[in-house]
Amino acid sequence: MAEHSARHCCLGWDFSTQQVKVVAVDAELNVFYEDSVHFDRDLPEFRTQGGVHVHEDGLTVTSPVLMWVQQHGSVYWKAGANQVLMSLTPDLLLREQLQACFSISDSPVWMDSSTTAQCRQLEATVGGAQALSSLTGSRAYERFTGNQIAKIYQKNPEAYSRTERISLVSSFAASLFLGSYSPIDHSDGSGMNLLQIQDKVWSQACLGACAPGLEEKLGQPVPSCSVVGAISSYFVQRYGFPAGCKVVAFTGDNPASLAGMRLEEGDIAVSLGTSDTLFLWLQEPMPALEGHIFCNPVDPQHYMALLCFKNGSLMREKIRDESASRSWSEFSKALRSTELGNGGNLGFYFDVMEITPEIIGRHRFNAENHEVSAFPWDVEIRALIEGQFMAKKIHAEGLGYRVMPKTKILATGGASHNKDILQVLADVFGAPVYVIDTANSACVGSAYRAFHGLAAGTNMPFSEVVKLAPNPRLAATPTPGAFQVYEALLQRYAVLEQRVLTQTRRPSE
Ligand SMILES: Nc1ncnc2c1ncn2[C@@H]1O[C@H](COP(=O)(O)OP(=O)(O)O)[C@@H](O)[C@H]1O
Ligand SMILES: O=C(CO)[C@@H](O)[C@H](O)COP(=O)(O)O
Repeated sequence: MAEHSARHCCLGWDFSTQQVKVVAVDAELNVFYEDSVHFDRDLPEFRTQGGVHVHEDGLTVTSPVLMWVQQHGSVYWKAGANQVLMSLTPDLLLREQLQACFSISDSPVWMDSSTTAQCRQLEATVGGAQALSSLTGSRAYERFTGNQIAKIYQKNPEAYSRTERISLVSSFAASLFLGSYSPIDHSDGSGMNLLQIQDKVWSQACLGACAPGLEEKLGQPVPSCSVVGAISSYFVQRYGFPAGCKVVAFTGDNPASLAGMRLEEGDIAVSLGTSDTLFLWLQEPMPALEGHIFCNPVDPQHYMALLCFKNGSLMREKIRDESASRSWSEFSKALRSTELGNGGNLGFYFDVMEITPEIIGRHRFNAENHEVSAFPWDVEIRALIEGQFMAKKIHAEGLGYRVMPKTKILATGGASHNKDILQVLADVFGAPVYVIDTANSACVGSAYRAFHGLAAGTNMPFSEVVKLAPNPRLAATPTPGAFQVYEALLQRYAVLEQRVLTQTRRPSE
């Protein structure tokens, strides 16, 4: 570290599901340091699996707030906590000093799907699912913070009334660095079912439908490139941060990844982390009943579209463990030795209730569309990966997205290290796949956003700030003939998805 100590840099942080990651980016936009703390491995005392605790109902999913954490989780600060944050002593760990600062110790995270009742209430209050989507960018989603807050208020009104501030994980993490409450930024704030994405103010109707006195507990949202203040003296005295170091508003992992991949209009980004997400840059928002529209994190006039798939890397790991002796190289071998289109076999693998679409369970179909109970091990692996990417293409097209001759797919996240998985992505989408040098695009994007925030007073556009950044590298091109194979298979997948959806609908629906 000594040789880096005098280097002017921005740090980008990613508080994700399974770990906290950091990168340091210098003024020439080179990443010169990366590190991470993996919750299961490095903090075993919290006894998490994949970074979370799944409760007995199978729907409630939380993380210990003292450990933590990542986007679409919420943090409930107890009355008096800001005072504690402002007077932290550098002699003690944050964990020791913040123990008594939270009114809820197990914070709901993005994997939680236990707030269906609150979702229906919110939609009913504002005139239906499409009305809510037009206002906030999304119909009601279980993991979105407004619905999570409504559940906490209904189930635990005392804890709610003891709460003086509610943060997202992003603004919570910024608050730690700031030494006082940091505001929520417009882009991550769009994932709450509470923010009017056009006017960028809280919706009074939505706030009122979720819980009383909520506006005061949330504070006013700010543009994503705002400098929210100077670093807390705690980090200066304990960890040697320079006193002049500024904190730029933290945002969600997907908006940060959009910045890290320097997405351009027409491109499509696919993040293969704990969750799989897909996002696009949009000029005109067209909120619908599926997917989300967020305020754009680097251009306040524009938007981004986002789809989130819950059964991402953890599902791939399960099938790897069951069918490929816990080895990614065996897993890859299966992808290389099976044919494109998998002989017509296809499958749906949703061990936890999926978000897009709302299906649970494993469902396998042979070439005659008959449901079968098992596939040979290598067919199973190809069915999983082809199915995951076919779902992404079909649902992206549902948002109005079309692959154009110039389309690039930008892949990121842990599984983007696997070139055989990227080959299937290129084949299913019929477009070339590019990667950036680090799979940590959310971290890198956060550091780029910090440079943008520092330059914001000069009105410099984000594209100008990051023009020196390294270009993405080509990782896979579509195999000749892939288009014809998947054209037919995609149609079958869409029909079978509808069939499974109808057969497995939740009883309450
Ligand atoms: N070679 C590989 N092939 C497929 N998946 C991989 C490979 N290496 C890592 N992964 C997956 O990457 C995941 C972590 O991705 P990451 O983007 O770091 O997640 P998060 O940011 O949500 O913590 C792991 O759960 C693992 O399944
Ligand atoms: O909820 C969403 C997006 O809406 C997820 O993308 C989470 O933000 C999880 O992030 P990772 O841990 O997979 O990076």
